[in-house]
Amino acid sequence: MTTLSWLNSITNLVDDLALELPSAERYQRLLMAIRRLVSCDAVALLRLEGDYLVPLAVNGLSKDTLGRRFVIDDHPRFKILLDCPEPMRFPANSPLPDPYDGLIDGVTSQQLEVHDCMGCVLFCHGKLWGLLTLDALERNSFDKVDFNLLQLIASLTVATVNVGERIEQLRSQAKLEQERAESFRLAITQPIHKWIGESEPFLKLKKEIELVANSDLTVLITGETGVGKELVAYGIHQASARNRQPLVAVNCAALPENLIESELFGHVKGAFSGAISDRAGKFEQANNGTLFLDEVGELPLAAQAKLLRVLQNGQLQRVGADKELHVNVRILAATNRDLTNEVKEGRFRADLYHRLSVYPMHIPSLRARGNDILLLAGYFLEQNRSRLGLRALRLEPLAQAALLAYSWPGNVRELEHVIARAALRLLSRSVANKQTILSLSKQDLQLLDNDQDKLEETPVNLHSQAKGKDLRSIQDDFLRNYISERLQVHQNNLSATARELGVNRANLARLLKRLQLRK
Ligand SMILES: Nc1ncnc2c1ncn2[C@@H]1O[C@H](COP(=O)(O)OP(=O)(O)OP(=O)(O)O)[C@@H](O)[C@H]1O
Repeated sequence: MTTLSWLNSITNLVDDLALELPSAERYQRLLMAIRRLVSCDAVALLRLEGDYLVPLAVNGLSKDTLGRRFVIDDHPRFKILLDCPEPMRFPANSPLPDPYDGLIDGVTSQQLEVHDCMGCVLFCHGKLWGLLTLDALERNSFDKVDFNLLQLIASLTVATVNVGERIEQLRSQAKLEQERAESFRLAITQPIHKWIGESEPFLKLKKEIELVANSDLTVLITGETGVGKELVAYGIHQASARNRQPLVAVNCAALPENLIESELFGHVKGAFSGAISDRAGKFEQANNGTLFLDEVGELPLAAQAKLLRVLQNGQLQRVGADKELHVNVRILAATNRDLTNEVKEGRFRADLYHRLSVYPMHIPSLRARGNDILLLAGYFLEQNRSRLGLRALRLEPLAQAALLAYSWPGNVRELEHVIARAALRLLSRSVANKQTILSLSKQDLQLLDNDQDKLEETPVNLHSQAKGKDLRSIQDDFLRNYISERLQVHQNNLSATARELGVNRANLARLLKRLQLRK
């Protein structure tokens, strides 16, 4: 590199410090500049959070790396770097596994292992903040790197982090002031921050949670099975002013019909055979806190009537008692049923439905969250890698594509299970060795309805599906399938999909609504 281009790169970096950029872009520009200064295959910026390292930005590493949480005790190289006050390089023959083995972007499976690796610890305001790591697949790549240059890069990284964090701090301060003015209390708590997902619908959901958390509104959380309804209920409670009070969860589907009333409202001694002492119900246990009624759509009609009475006036009676008790409980309820349909069919009381859905919150399905699928996959891969004591666990490119193309009827829970099963399957193969880099193939995932299967649908099958339907329904079925597939390919970007289909965005949005692909 000539001195002039070297100076140019450094000047660009310093210029960036003065710009007001979103943190993700700021860090990405920093990493790109570092790759221009030091020839390598991957750079990563990781922040220390307790006993693990969280990648804030990566360049040259697979996208799922951003969803990984590297437990320091599992990664001796990270441990050594964190303990070393100066930049350091690992010897080429170091037996220690590299945390990024198999994660370098765009390389063939024969050359997955990182061969040259260096890094430096970052201190912000005198406190250990995290790490900057540089990796190369070629041995001896860093032979000519001057450690003074690495020290300079570390200082510029710290300056970038300081500026980024300061700007974020000022931004959230401004937001706080604004929200205070609107008489909202900022309801951000740790757990919500730790949820994995960056897609637009997921970020929108997190915002909605922050907004609704500090009201005392009853929230009806809806969404397909496994989307994270329970997680959201916990998130709302955590972010609410009641978070020091109990959160009591009841799974309405698991309650035996004859015990529902006593479980929810409690009983007095002798109220029925088996009531050997006075017992408080879930409502009383949740007093001043939150009661989460999971699978509320499964409650039988008799129990719905009793629940409605308590929701109307906060007064309840233990089974067998004659005096009334008053409770102050915030209600969150969840269901994967379409309750409006349940009401229509007479299985759910309309008045209870209206009481529960004061604030309806719909959780988007996993297939509507685009690249979040890969981030979550990375998160679960790292969990499994650590649990199974593996050196490295990665996804082959075709496996990544298959994950993105799959429809995920069981959503996040299904993804969690698919990755856990695939990791076990791979490990149990006789060739698999814990110390090699294990790559999950598309076949390991054993997804049921991937795109290939859809493509293999024969016209005969399509004919038989169409039999007995009118022309309009057949057309709609076709459009629904085709447009969902194109939306998935464009990661739910409406404008890009509309462009490809040659219609305008508003017309496509209307069509999606008519086909019930969007609300
Ligand atoms: N964004 C996320 N980040 C990390 N883990 C998640 C996320 N969303 C969901 N999960 C995990 O996915 C699993 C399913 O979530 P959860 O139990 O909340 O779904 P649910 O909608 O309540 O399911 P069901 O309808 O079956 O009751 C849980 O293990 C949860 O921790």
